[in-house]
Parts: sequence; structure tokens; C-alpha cells
Amino acid sequence: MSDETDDRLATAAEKASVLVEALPWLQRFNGATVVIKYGGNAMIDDELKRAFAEDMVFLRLAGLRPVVVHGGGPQITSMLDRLGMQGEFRGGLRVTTPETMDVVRMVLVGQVGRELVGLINQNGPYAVGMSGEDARLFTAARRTATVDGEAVDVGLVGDVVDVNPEAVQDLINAGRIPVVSTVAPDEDGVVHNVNADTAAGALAEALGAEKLVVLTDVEGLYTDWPDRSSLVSRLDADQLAELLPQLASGMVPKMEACLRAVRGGVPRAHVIDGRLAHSVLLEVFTKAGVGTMVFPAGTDSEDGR
Ligand SMILES: Nc1ncnc2c1ncn2[C@@H]1O[C@H](COP(=O)(O)OP(=O)(O)O)[C@@H](O)[C@H]1O
Ligand SMILES: CC(=O)N[C@@H](CCC(=O)OP(=O)(O)O)C(=O)O
Repeated sequence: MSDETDDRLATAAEKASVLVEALPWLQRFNGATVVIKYGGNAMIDDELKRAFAEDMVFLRLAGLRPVVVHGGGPQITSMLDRLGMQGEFRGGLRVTTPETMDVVRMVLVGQVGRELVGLINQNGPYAVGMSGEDARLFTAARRTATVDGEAVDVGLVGDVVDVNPEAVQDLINAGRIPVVSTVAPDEDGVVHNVNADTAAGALAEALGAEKLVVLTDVEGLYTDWPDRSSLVSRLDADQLAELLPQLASGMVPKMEACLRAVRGGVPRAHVIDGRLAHSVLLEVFTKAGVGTMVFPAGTDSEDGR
């Protein structure tokens, strides 16, 4: 055989082995609901966003039921700048005046959410956008931020106190991919700004998801940030709860969301690097997985990702 034929056969064998490696995961996750939180910091360029959209369609066609919850912090900040409005974060949460809230809602629902829906739908009629306001998906309650151990007011910022996941379930049952923007009314109908990690954790719990996957712009959780040798690949819910008070603000809502989901019955929560194209596929369909995995305390994490 010629060298060229050898090369072609070797490449084909490699491709086949990648496909075959996915088989146990395809079996395991058939019909499983997976909530994927796509952070604004991981929406770096058009190619990465397109790869993310392809991954969602791949999951759906592979028999899983993906639900997207998106962020858009940097996009909100850039719109506030364009409008000449001041933005400020306290304890990892955006100080949200009624005027800021208008911009947050416009950017998350009208811009970031629409863009993701459009990108997914380039692959077929799958994505339907909604926000916490639709069919009472989320009810928010005003919350404070914690700065130096003190509770401080940050305006119209909410925690998710109730989830009514029926509309999301209707969409999933119809074969659609829900794309959720995280603004939500309180009990009086006043719309609040909800951190997207918080909303994703609450939704994963309410849906009884098999996995929560949080995409961000680091490899995963570092126990001793920014010491690069302290990346953790797996930890259980109790270990995470112990670590939480020492974490810096960006990671706090993410790890709180993972903890809430896992303690609420979601078997696995992952924080992965969204800067790596197709990181969701690597996480779901390969042995190694990527990033940091949280699993319930008192269970064995070695039974797979
Ligand atoms: N312990 C930690 N492990 C990893 N990242 C951390 C940690 N503490 C703080 N960070 C910071 O948190 C950031 C991710 O949070 P954030 O910027 O809010 O992302 P996103 O837009 O994805 O929600 C990282 O880029 C990193 O700078
Ligand atoms: C209360 C609060 O801080 N809300 C966030 C909502 C968007 C978000 O969470 O986006 P990322 O996931 O990209 O950070 C904000 O206004 O930036």
C-alpha cells in the first residue's frame, strides 16, 4: 500500500474511534435533559458562538434535551457605555437602577438571546427564545450583595425563588431547544436582573436535569486562584460548600449554582472552558471530560462523567 493510503486509513481509524468512544455516553444520556449556561465572557467571537450553536443541535440530534441559559454581562456593560450610563458591580452583582434594568432587558432578551436563537436555527428550526417573564418561568425576589461580610443594596437584582418549568418542558417535548434570558418579575410583576449562573442552577434543579454545564472563560475552578496548579477536576458538594466562602466574586455565583443543582438532585454539575471550541461535546461525549465536575457528597465520581 502507498504511504498516502496508509495515512488515509489511519485518519479514518482515528475518526471511527472518536465516534465509538461516544457510544456509552450516547446510551447513558439518551433522553436526558442538560442545562447549559453560556456566559457572556465565553461568547468571544463568531466562530466560537457558531460552534456552541452546533453543539446544541448535535446534543438534540444525539437524543439529549438541551436547554440553554445565557448570560451577557460584557454585552450589557458595552451597551451601557455606548449610552453613556455608569455601570458598577458589587459583590459580583450589577447595581441595577430602573434605567439600567431597561438596558439589561433589552440586551439580554433583544440582543444576546436573539443572536443565539438565530445561530442555532441556522442548523434547523430548533431554538425558541424566552425569558423568566414568559409563562411565569422564574419568580424573583430582591436580594442584596455581600461585600466584606456586609449585605449591601444593589437595586433591582433578584434571586430565583420560584421556577415554573412547564413552558420549558413543553418546548423540549416538542423537540425544541429553549434559549432562556434571565430577567424575571417579582411577585408584584416588577422585573429584576437575575445573574445567569443563579438562574441556570435553579432551572436545572426544577427540570430534574441530568447535568448542568457552565461555560466560562477559565479552565474550571481553581482552589487557590490565580495559582494555575490549583485547578480541580472533581469535588463533591460538601467539599465545594467548604470552599465557597474563600472564592472570589466571578466564581461565587457559578459555584453556588453548581451546589444548588447538585444538592437539588442534579447528579453532575460542570464548569468548563467556553474558549475551547466544542467544549460541550468534549464534556458530554468523551471519557476525560474537561474542566471541574461537582457530584453529590457520599457518592463515587468514578462511575463516569
Ligand atoms: N477560584 C477561581 N477559579 C476560577 N476562576 C476564578 C476564581 N476566582 C475568580 N475567578 C474569575 O472568575 C471569572 C469567571 O467569572 P465571570 O467573569 O463572571 O464569567 P462569566 O461571564 O462566564 O459568567 C474568571 O475569568 C476568573 O477571572
Ligand atoms: C445581577 C447581575 O449581575 N446580572 C448579570 C446578568 C447577566 C449575566 O449573568 O451574564 P454573565 O453570565 O455573562 O456574567 C449582569 O447584569 O451582568
